[in-house]
Amino acid sequence: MFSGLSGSHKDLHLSVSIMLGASFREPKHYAAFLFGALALLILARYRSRRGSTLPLPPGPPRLPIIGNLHQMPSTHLWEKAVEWGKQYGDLVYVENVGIPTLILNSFEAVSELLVKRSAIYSSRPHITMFSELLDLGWTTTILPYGETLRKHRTHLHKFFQTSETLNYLEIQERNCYVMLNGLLNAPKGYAEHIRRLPSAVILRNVYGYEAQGEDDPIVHLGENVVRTGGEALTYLFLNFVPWLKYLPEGLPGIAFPGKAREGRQYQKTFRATPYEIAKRNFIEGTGKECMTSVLFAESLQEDGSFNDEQTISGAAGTAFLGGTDTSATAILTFVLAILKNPDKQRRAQEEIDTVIGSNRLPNHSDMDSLPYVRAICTEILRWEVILPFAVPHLLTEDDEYMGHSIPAGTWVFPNVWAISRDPKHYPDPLSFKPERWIPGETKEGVPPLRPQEICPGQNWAEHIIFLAVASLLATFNIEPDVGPDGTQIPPNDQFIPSAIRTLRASKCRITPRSDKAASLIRQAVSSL
Ligand code: HEM
Repeated sequence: MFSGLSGSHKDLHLSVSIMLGASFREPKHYAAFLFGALALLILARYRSRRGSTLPLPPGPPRLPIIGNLHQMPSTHLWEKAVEWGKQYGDLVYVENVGIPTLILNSFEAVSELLVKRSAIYSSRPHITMFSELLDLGWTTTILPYGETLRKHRTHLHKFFQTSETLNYLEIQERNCYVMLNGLLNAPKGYAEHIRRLPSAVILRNVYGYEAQGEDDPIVHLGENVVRTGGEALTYLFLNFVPWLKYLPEGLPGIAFPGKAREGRQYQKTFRATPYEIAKRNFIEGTGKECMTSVLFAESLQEDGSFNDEQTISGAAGTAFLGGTDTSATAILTFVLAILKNPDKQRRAQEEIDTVIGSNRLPNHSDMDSLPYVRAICTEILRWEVILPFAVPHLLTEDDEYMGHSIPAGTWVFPNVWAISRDPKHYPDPLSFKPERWIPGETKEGVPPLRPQEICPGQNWAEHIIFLAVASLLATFNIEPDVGPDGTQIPPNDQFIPSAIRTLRASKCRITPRSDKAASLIRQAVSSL
């Protein structure tokens, strides 16, 4: 979920140099530094007071007070953790100004600690920028273990894990036709058409809101919250040097206070706007059935007020924030995978032509009869992991594992990036190989694991990714573009390393496979 444990280079440099006392020119600054350092030392000592006699897990050597802060890369920490893993193993322990942090580099460690011992590993750390400065502490992903989180999870499970709920699938199909039609009319803007799909479906599923065309104001608002929330998560040094959060806007070289103000405004408007529309529609009896309308009906009191509105609006808002960028990135990754592996497109199209023919568009009922297309969908999520560090967990009680003690209060990062590229489970891990998921196709057999098992939106996401991928394969050919010199333009494979890795468009050609395919799309859209 993080692009590193530190923020932008400028801000990181500032925080480290402040801690090292390197940039103080006035006595009062030194006094502030000494005071801060003393407090941190006490904090570090307090945190290291552990009951267990076992050693901490291995990790790079730490400096006094700052621990490993100076070794934290400003981005791609998951890759650094793989490097550390070669020296220290599956568990890598680092400390940042007294905050114990454990990175889990293997599936076995994640299954044992985060799954089997979930009772003590399921809380979330408080992240200053996210929860306080952006005021995003209401999102499910950051809630500490407890009653509110339990309610959020119940709401999300009900509306996102059971595929039959509220005709979700029909809403996905309708919006998929809109995406295909957009590609027909303006293929160069393919990334925009793909991005619109999960956003429009979630807004309809959650708030009963029908997104307007390609340029919907609520979709844009939500995208801004995802962007600022994702960026803000890289300002973790605010956790390590808490008093920095009080710095005002406008100081040279310090970007975060301005970003925080901007992001706070986005999230406030985003949380309120679609929610209030849904509530008004419910009260007036004009709304469409959706997640919030069902929850309003369940929580309506005799005096006309609603019970527990914070939980309803929190879970609803999180569904959009957690489900849009992730699902859109998965579909954009599919386009990239096909641009790099044209043989996979051919095989999948053959499967679709044999099973479905060319007289109709694919739909969800084809999921079981298109194993190769489904294998492509699974492989996309493994090949280019979307949340490389997942969402950080917080250990709430002292624990021991493999001869090491892990103190309560440790932040735990599952390194999904490393796990998905572990050759022990995924031979030739850098290759895009849907075949690995099909029984009997590889000599090693199907890997025992599937990525993304622990997300409440997994079932919903699997459905929308399948529908988009199968529909794109059935109706379009995706090919690299050719430059003026006649050579193929390489696709853009540079993911933006934020909390959720995202991908911009490649220069490519997306053309209808036939006139019939184009007319199927036009017919489907005209019947909406
Ligand atoms: C391709 C799409 C998606 C990917 C790759 C993905 C990935 C993940 C991952 C890795 C986690 C962290 C699990 C953990 O370590 O605790 C997570 C959590 C979460 N995801 Fe997703 N997700 C996707 C789609 C969705 C959708 C559609 C929703 C909408 C409901 C959603 C909502 C959430 C929430 C609320 C959490 C936090 C769960 C909790 O704390 O109980 N995600 N997701």
